[in-house]
Amino acid sequence: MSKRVVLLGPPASGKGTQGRRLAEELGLAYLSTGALLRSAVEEGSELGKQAEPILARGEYLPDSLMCPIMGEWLTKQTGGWVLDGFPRSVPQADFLADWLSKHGQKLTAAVMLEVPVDELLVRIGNRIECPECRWSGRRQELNRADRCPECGGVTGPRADDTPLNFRSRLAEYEEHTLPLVARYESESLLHRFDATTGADDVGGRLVECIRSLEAHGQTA
Ligand SMILES: Nc1ncnc2c1ncn2[C@@H]1O[C@H](COP(=O)(O)OP(=O)(O)O)[C@@H](O)[C@H]1O
Repeated sequence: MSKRVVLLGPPASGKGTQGRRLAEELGLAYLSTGALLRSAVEEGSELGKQAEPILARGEYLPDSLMCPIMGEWLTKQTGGWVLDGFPRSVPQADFLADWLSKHGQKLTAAVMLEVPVDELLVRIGNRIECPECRWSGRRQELNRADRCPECGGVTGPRADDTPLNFRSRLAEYEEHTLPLVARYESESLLHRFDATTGADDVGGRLVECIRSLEAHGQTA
């Protein structure tokens, strides 16, 4: 059965690292909406032109822009997936619920990665991304030549990973995304994870949890 998982958590809580790993281990598609938008900005596409000033301010893009992009991506999928960065607001969660119901599909789980703010700030200062393949991780994970461990590209910090931009993204998260935690909890879909214990430990627990959901027939 196909598993469909959404990841919730503040900026730098590890959604990218854990999302990619979960998708790889369980054979699912993976989408980071943030990475998709940063690629659009670098390509200078219409979407990128609209997104650039919004990303620079650390704000969320309008739901009216994000929902059609997601609809297009979801339509192309033939199996399960892990979404990192969608839904990020109640209207986006409504859109996803409607889309799934229209297509006879169900969400398997909403995963909440919990990390305290002071730890998030440390991670923001240490985070780098590869503009070629969108690998994201910590400086310590780079190979000897300081190149991307996945594709060998030249990595660097994300333009939005400044303390000021982080505060703005955190405020957006608290206002628009946190309400989804209660919503998914009330739908018995929420799984909370202490995401401070190291990437391998968090990843191991997460994969085991999502696998066990399938084993117990809770997916559709
Ligand atoms: N679903 C979404 N709705 C609105 N804006 C989004 C969405 N997904 C990504 N973005 C934009 O992309 C930015 C970067 O997202 P992301 O890479 O997930 O970083 P982080 O989780 O560290 O904030 C967000 O701050 C926001 O501006």
